[in-house]
This record gives sequence, C-alpha cells and structure tokens, in this order.
Amino acid sequence: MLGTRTVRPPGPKGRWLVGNTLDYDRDRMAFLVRCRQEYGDVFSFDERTIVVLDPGLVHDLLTRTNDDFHSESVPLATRIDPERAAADAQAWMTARRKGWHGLNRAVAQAHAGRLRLLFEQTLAETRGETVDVLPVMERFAGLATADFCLGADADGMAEILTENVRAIEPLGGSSQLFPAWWPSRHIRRFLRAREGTLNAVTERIHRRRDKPPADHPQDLLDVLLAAGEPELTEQQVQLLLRGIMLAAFGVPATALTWLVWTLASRPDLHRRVAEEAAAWPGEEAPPLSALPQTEAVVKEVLRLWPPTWLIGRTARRGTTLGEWQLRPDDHVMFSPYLMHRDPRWWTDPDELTPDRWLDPARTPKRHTYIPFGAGPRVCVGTQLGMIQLCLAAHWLTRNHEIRPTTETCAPKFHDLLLPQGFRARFTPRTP
Ligand code: HEM
Repeated sequence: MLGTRTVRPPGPKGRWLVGNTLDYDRDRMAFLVRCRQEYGDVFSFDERTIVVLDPGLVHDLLTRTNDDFHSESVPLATRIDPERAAADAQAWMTARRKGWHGLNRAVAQAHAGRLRLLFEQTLAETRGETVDVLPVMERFAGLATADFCLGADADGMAEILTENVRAIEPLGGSSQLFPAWWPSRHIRRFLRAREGTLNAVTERIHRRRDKPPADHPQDLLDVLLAAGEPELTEQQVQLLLRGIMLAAFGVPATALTWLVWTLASRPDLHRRVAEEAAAWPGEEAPPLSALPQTEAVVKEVLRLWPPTWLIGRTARRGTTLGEWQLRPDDHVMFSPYLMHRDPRWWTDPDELTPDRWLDPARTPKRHTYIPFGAGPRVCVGTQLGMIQLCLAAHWLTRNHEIRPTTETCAPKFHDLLLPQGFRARFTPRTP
C-alpha cells in the first residue's frame, strides 16, 4: 500500500502573482483537460487547491463531507470559523432530514398536479415569440420551486428568487473570492438580494403560522412546520427554504434548457419522447415508470451537460485524500463534466446515446455518474428534479412544437454549465 505523500500533487507552475487564474479563466475546460493530460487524475491548481478526477477519490471526498470537509457555496470570501461552520452544517442537516422524512406522496402529488399549470403558464407567457430559452426555463424553475416550498403562499417569490440569482451571477462566475466589505456594487446588490429573499421567506412563514394547520401537508413549509420533536427553529425553516429554493432555480433551469435543446436538435429523440407522451392516456401527470424513454434521454442530458460541472469542498482540518496530505482550509475541486465524458468509464463518451440507460448490461461504472452529487450532501431534489425534467419533456412534446432559431448551442463553463445563445419559439401543437 502506498503511504501518505506529504508533497503536493504536481500541477502547472502558474504566473507570477496571478498563478493559474488568468489561464484558467481564458478557457476553463481546456485548462483542466490540459492539466489532466499532463499531470493525471490529481493535480494542484494553486498552493491551496487541488483538482481530483478519480471517481474513487471523488466518492471518498463526497462521503466524508460534513466530517472532514465543508460543503460551501458562498460566492464571497468568508473567514471560516470551524466551530460556527460545524454548527451551521449540523443545523442544516437536521432541517434537511426533517424536511425529507416528512415529504410524502400527498405533497409530491399536489405539486405535480400544479406543475403542469405552471409549465403551460410559462410557455404561454412567451406568446409564440422567439425567446432565449434559458430565462424561460428559469421562470418555470422559479415558479416550480416556489410552489413546491410555499404552495398557496408562493406569490411573488419567483421574482424575488430571480433577482437573488441574477445578483449572484457576477460573483459566481468569477474565480476570485472577495470579502463582503469589498466596495463593489455587485457585492452590495448580492447582499441586498440575499437579505430580501430571507425577509420574503420569513414573511410567508409568519403568514402560514397565522392560518389553521392543513389536514394534509400541501407543500414543504407545511411539512417543516409540522415537524415533531425536536421542532425546527424559525431560523432553520428559513434557511432550509431559502437554500432549497435557490438550489432548485438555476440548476434545474440549466438542465431543462439542455433538455429542450436536445429535443429541438435531435428529431429522432424528440420522436421517441413524443411517442411515449402520446401513448399516456389522460391529462394527469404520468409516473416516471411510464416514461422509460424520456427518463433515459434526461439521464443522458445530465451526463453530457451536468449543470454543476465543477464542485468544491474545503478541508475542515489537516487530513488526507488518497495518498495526498491536505492542510486545514485547503480546497478540493472535482468536475462531474470531465468524469461523465471520460473514455475510461464510458463508451463513445461524447455521443448522446440514451440507449445506454435502457440496457441493464451497460450500467455505469461505480461512482462515475454524479449529476446530483453523492454522500451526505447529495442533492435533496434528486427525485423531484428528475420528475420535473421528465414531465417537462412529456408536456413539451405532447402539447407544443419547438422551433429552434439557432443551429448550435455552445457550452459556457460559468458557475453553471450554461447553454449559450439557444433561442426558440414554442407554439401550441395542433392535433
Ligand atoms: C436537474 C435537477 C438538479 C440537479 C442536476 C441538481 C444537482 C445538484 C448537485 C450536484 C448538488 C450537490 C452539490 C455539492 O455536492 O456541493 C445539489 C445540491 C442540492 N440540491 Fe440539487 N439539483 C437539481 C434539482 C434540485 C431540486 C429540484 C431541488 C429542490 C428540491 C434541489 C435542491 C438541492 C439542495 C437543497 C442542495 C444542497 C444539499 C446540501 O448541501 O445538503 N436540487 N444539487
């Protein structure tokens, strides 16, 4: 067995003062691919950051999150107080478990029923005009997540979330972290938007508390307020709702846009999904078990274009990852995008081949498919996200025509893996 190495993994030396930041920002994916070719599956990005692309090591990193690593998503540099971070993570995990254990069929069904109306409303708002598809899908994801979390009290929340996400964008797209006191209008806007979302959530919690409790929970807020001993504090409910609503906005919207692009640019796959949709009797939302072809297309879209193409963790203490020694606050990054397209784990990795998900003999190698992450901080919306994507494809092909006005859709490796410049028209389908 190899011992623990104390030296840093190899990596590009970087330039004076700026290190690798400029080269990385010029073309992020090309930079990472070059480093992997030159240094292998583990390499140093800078003094404090290593990149890991080995599925076993990534799995180890993910399963040890909370214990040995922080999972952070703040776009501002914060001094990490280890005790505070551990307490925050514990409070989040308690709320997260309560929310998810309490979610039941009634909530899921109530939401799926309303989802169709929200989807149709979103497409109707485009009035058959040519539109940028990503903001349209963001609108749908915003309405969907506000509905899932707040049900009847969701009014106006999608707009507040949109502002919050827009305010994060300029900060999330930068590889630099700035402290919160940095005199920048972007940071002021972000702090204002973050506060605004929290206030809006708090107001809706108070509104709900003033009403008699529902017989059957209709949304996540009902579930959280009904949580048994120990009850969640108001702050836990606020933070969980805000965290979920933001997580369920840009990421699913990006995935949805890639899915619409796939349906618009691959008539063969459109036909498969449309035939499955037409075969479903009635207008009620079908269960995923009735949509195997659609689900296979969605899985393949998430393989080729995982919205969270780069994910990071920070070491909570001095620790090891495989044979590498990490110091407290060292960062570890990994890229689901690169892992999903690695020819060592996938046949024809760059081809969009849904059939690979329909043949049980072709199940992916362990830990190589992670569009929803893994371990204790795996996406809480895995099921819901799959349902939303599959149902959107179902309704889109059943009830609408998609007319793309762009021939290509280049990926942009921003904070998310963005489908650049995809424009299309959605018109109701005539039978
Ligand atoms: C296509 C849809 C989605 C994809 C691809 C996706 C992907 C991911 C990934 C990769 C992570 C883990 C990030 C990390 O390890 O740092 C994550 C976390 C998370 N997701 Fe999703 N997600 C989707 C939809 C949703 C939905 C619909 C919800 C809302 C219910 C949601 C809520 C969350 C939350 C709250 C977290 C943070 C979990 C934690 O840190 O404990 N996601 N998502």
